[in-house]
Amino acid sequence: MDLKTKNSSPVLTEPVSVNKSRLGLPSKKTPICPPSGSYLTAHRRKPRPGKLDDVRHSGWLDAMKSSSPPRKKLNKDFSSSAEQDIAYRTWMLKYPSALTSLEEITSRAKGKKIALFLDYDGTLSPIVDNPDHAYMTSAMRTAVKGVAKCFPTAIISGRSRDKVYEFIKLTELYYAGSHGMDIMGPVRESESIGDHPNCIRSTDKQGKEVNLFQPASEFLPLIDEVFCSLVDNTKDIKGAKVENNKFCVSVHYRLVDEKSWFLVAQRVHELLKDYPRLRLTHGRKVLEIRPVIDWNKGKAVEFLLESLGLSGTDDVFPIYVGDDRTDEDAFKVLRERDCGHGILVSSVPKDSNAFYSLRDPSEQVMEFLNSLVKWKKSASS
Ligand SMILES: O=P(O)(O)OC[C@H]1O[C@H](O[C@H]2O[C@H](CO)[C@@H](O)[C@H](O)[C@H]2O)[C@H](O)[C@@H](O)[C@@H]1O
Repeated sequence: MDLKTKNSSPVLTEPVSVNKSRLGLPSKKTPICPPSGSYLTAHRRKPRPGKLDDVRHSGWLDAMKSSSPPRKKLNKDFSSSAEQDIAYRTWMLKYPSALTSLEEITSRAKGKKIALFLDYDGTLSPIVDNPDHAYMTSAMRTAVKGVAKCFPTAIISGRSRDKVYEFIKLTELYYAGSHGMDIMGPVRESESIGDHPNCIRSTDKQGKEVNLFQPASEFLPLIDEVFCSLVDNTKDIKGAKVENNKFCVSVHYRLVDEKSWFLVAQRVHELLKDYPRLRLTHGRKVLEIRPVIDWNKGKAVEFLLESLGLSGTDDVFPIYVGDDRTDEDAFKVLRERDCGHGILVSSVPKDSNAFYSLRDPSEQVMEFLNSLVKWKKSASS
């Protein structure tokens, strides 16, 4: 990936009909907002305009319904648990377990430098109702610390970089927040990375010099404005939560009664009409609003590989472990580069660009990380 030239900037040319007042300066109408990173939950009903047809026709409602469905719903064609099991096993023929395939994986990685990329929610911590309570276990923290001692390891999360660090609290890792739009990586002298217009030299929490890459920095005021508006627009929807992830905003509907999901969709849909430079992606019971820039978790992997001096060589073996649709961009990059492997964390069959699978974070992801450490230690002893 060439990051030297301005042409490589991930910020796309602005659409023709952009309202200039929306391009960066907070509007005067911006509602008073709670502190960045906070949530607001309220139970007041306030009818607002918005067309149900809009969200139906755009496919939003269908996407919301199929997002992170409970096992029995996803597998509605398979009534008994035995049938569900067969469906999962059949699916695993295409996406074999990374645990039982460990020998295959490590023999491909032999003689190469492994770089590990880990998603957070649903990968290192189980999915829970309250996003503020998505803690990882201390056993998982020990496992992550273990792999980070053996291989360069980075977290790539949809959360803000600060927040994901608060959950993990390990200084041995590199962190990319906001779906890769906020990367704190190692300093590499005289390479293309340092010359990039969106890359600045900074220091981390330990005072170590780092490169801070924020390709969507110009969107910061806009994202803050949208966050405040969404907090206000959804405060009457019981269970809705709006999360400020710095360069993107999450609107959670996991705790919203399914009958009111269309309301969440309507409010977000209506708001986005005024913001042509923002777009929507779907996550696990969450609508995510992010800048229209050519950047995602896949690009973040490429950027980090380059920062680590591991790009463009045949002797690198990246492994990316993730559970979400946003992780598919990273799986795709590895597949297209024919280098390393993506591992999908899922307890239900779903299509993916990953090569392997793991059933859950708490047992299988942790076991996989521990097995990699064991292999590395035995290979180098
Ligand atoms: O890229 P990730 O690290 O996987 O982050 C993606 C989103 O994760 C969080 O939401 C998800 O997990 C929550 C806690 O288990 C769950 O309550 C929610 O329904 C899930 O969507 C996080 O809160 C979002 O901001 C991230 O974008």
